[in-house]
Amino acid sequence: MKDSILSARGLCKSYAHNGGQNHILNHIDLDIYRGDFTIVMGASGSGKSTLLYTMSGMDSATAGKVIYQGNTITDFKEDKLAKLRRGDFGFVFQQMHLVGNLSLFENVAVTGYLNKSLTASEVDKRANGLLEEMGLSGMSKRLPSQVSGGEQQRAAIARAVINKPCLLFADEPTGALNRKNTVEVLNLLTGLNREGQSILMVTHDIRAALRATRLLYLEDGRIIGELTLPPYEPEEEKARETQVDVWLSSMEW
Ligand SMILES: Nc1ncnc2c1ncn2[C@@H]1O[C@H](COP(=O)(O)OP(=O)(O)OP(=O)(O)O)[C@@H](O)[C@H]1O
Repeated sequence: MKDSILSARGLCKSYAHNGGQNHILNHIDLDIYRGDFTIVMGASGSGKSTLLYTMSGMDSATAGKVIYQGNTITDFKEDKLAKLRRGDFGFVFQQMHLVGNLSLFENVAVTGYLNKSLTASEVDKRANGLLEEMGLSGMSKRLPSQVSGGEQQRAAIARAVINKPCLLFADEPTGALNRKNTVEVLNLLTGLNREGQSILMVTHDIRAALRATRLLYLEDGRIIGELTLPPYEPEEEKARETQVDVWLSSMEW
């Protein structure tokens, strides 16, 4: 029996538009399970990012609820939501949003200091360990402007997991990267998932989608399809690509 860590029930998001309402998320019922690498695909404008931000408490819902560990977080006030996002959730975006005048190490460690669940020396140790895991230990003293986009994204991933989040949210984390850096970032995310990190990612990149253990397809703010896959193995990528391609075609992607 899979362990649901985050649930949406009747989740709706609308925006006022030309005197009416533009319905972006339409009564979504969804469970995100512990240990899964869940990836949401769908056409541009189908509501993928809106789903991610509404489920992570970064954006409000128009109706329905989001439940995390038995708590209806859509009822939380902003200060409680901020604490949840800082401690329990991690975030990776297309743009890395690293602090420009802090070194890579400082960018990662500051997020740990702010959460206060580890001592400063524990944070430092974990930050150094993560930077090493991300292949960045030799450049941890450099500023973001002194490393490549792929290296910045790897530091952003280290920052996102410094507080051992229950769930890592990723919005098109490879969208701004070249092919080589994309593969490196996907390998890191796959590795984190293999170590037990639950991930919810949105993308329209099929190379990224191949890393999923669970693929969801969003159309007009509704989940219309789902595909479960075994953990990614590089030597099986061709067969996996064919399987995902067939599935995406059936979704008319
Ligand atoms: N603040 C906003 N106000 C009004 N409409 C918005 C707002 N944010 C998003 N939208 C609209 O909601 C729809 C879904 O946007 P969203 O970014 O979730 O789509 P997406 O599937 O992630 O798209 P993409 O793949 O292009 O990033 C779009 O039509 C977008 O224009």
